[in-house]
Amino acid sequence: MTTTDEAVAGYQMTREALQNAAAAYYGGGDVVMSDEQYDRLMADAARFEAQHPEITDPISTQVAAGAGLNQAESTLAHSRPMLSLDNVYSVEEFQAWVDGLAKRIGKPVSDIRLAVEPKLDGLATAIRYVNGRPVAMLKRGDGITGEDATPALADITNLPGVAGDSPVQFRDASGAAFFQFEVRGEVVFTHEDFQAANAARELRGDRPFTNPRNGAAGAVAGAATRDYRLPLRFYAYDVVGLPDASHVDLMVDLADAGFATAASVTGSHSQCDLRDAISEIEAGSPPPGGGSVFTMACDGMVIKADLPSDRAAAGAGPRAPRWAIAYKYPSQEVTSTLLEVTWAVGRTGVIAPRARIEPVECGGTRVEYATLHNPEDIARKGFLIGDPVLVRRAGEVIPRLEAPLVALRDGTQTPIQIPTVCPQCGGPVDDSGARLLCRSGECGLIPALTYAVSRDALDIEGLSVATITRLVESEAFIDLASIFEVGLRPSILIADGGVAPANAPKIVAQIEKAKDAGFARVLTALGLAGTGRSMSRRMAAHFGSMDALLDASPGDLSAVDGLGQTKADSIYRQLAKPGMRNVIQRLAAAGVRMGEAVPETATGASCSGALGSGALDGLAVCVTGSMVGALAGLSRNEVNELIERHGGRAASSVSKSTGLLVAGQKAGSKLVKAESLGVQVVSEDDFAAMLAAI
Ligand SMILES: NC(=O)c1ccc[n+]([C@@H]2O[C@H](COP(=O)([O-])OP(=O)(O)OC[C@H]3O[C@@H](n4cnc5c(N)ncnc54)[C@H](O)[C@@H]3O)[C@@H](O)[C@H]2O)c1
Ligand SMILES: [Zn+2]
Repeated sequence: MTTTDEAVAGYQMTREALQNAAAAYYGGGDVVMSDEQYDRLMADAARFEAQHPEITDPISTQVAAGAGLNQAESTLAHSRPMLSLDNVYSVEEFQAWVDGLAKRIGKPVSDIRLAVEPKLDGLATAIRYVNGRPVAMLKRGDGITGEDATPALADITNLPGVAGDSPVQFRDASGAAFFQFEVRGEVVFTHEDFQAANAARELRGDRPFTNPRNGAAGAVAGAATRDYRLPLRFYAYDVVGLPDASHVDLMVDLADAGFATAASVTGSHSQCDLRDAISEIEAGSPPPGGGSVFTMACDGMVIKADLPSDRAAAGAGPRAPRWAIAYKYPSQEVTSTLLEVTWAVGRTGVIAPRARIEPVECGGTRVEYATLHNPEDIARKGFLIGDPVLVRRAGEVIPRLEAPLVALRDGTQTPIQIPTVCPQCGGPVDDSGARLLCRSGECGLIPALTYAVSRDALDIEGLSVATITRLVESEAFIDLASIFEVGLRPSILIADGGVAPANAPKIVAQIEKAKDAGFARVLTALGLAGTGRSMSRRMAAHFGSMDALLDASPGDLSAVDGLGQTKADSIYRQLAKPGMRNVIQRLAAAGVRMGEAVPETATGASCSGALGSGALDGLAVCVTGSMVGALAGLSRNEVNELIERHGGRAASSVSKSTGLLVAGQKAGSKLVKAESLGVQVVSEDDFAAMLAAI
């Protein structure tokens, strides 16, 4: 092959790679490369195309370059071309762009009015209004023709003029009304909605979205075939069909008409001091007025000529207008290779994975390690050792492994080994929750005792983690029973500086009181793997005493509501261990009562009368949000106890089998999930009233 042939072949490969990446990017599929890689490849293509004018369909000048139109979708012609934006990445590049703009318009830079707003990272769409009501939605497509995305209108939660609202109308200076127009903007997931959307997807067995941007594209693409709704929002940044006005005025009119606007996110939309805005971006902080309002992904700022006359004078190229520019944040997303996953035991007994990756620059620093959330995440996203991976830093110090780039696998990848024993002490691993825990041996003792004395278990005030740590280190506390053996002797507590002398009597009194905490709480404090507070309560209620529990066969155990045979077997084995028997014997000898489930009094006055009634018989009840009304002051565990005393089952998550969701203040994803599943939802006060009424 000649050099030219090689160059042409290289260009063809670049084009193909860009096309594949763009198809995934705009279609909401799996991300195949980082934005930076994409932009680099695009720059290569643009260079080649500049030297080869015989290329009639240059990819670098295409809107949504490389994506083309998805033939599978029906299309509609745009009312006015829907373009992309040109990018700059530095103050110098931005300055050069402003100078060029001034030259085109024929005005000095200082006379050009500019508007600045955040660049929302979602999916560009145009929403058509007829008679003041949204009737159609289009994606950008090739800029001239757009894909019809109307089914996704039903997912957008913040559009004005929908059924039930009054129609949207605009008036010009003479008072003439406009009911027909097209609003353009970005469809996004806020960070919170994104979590809720992924929860809803997992519930239905659909794969969670990789990130909010990709999710917004995926949610829009899948709206027609999905039989449940996802919470999208629309932020406007342009409107077609209204009389010309300055950009800032149009944004104000849109906001007045009830649209969320890109500008309203910053709360600052005109005449911003660009240098301030840009230096804040450089410093990595949110743009002017941004602050904590930044509830959604934002990948830079957009700077636009404000006056319609200036915009007309600047004109547009085939791909992007010349009167606007995107000032993009330095890339916080890079690709690397997953080399190894190591597991470390934290002070709380959590065994957490950490990923070692091929060193790479990300957001200005060299990155060698990344966090992986938990083993469930590893399985859900399907990471393998040797995988090309997307690494993302979004505000946090240590970047996160975002997703494996499945398409780039070469067959050498191997599974990640999830530890079955504690990497520090070799003890058993508790994998009953989302995170792996070591509760045994040296590394488990401090968390195990901290859990045992917590408010939901023995409720011993004064034994903080720090105090427990000192008492474990001085070997005063060697297991749960020793709390009641040496804890009642102030001299031992004080020895070696474990407890301040002034605090010792109070702690002794608390430990004395805990002897009467009741069988269920003692069982909770034992921390059997696979049991939590509510299972301990159920077991206590079922067997009535520790003696009866210790006599139970695996079959007897499996008769407890919610205990499958596997868990029953595991609990049986744990209870049969000599170490466990020894602790239980010593607890009894120290005067800890485990005779029978002591009925506990309800803390909530309005509900205490209903003790033991079966109002919630068999109903799975989940509680979410904070209790600020009739149940204020009750811990989540106390609310769960209340549920169980009324014959219900306290559930920690919402599923199809949930009977009731009690939604407190700031209820979030569980509420969304319950609503999407048609689970009955009651307020905290209504729930309290429900129980009190029986
Ligand atoms: N990783 C990949 O595989 C891959 C593939 C294709 C594209 N990309 C990325 O996408 C970029 C190109 O995408 P693009 O054409 O959508 O351009 P873009 O996202 O860089 O910028 C243009 C878009 O910004 C949006 N926008 C957000 N806020 C706005 C505001 N306030 N005012 C006006 N517009 C606003 C609009 O939707 C507009 O279309 C590439 O540079 C690359 O970084 C990545
Ligand atoms: Zn351990």
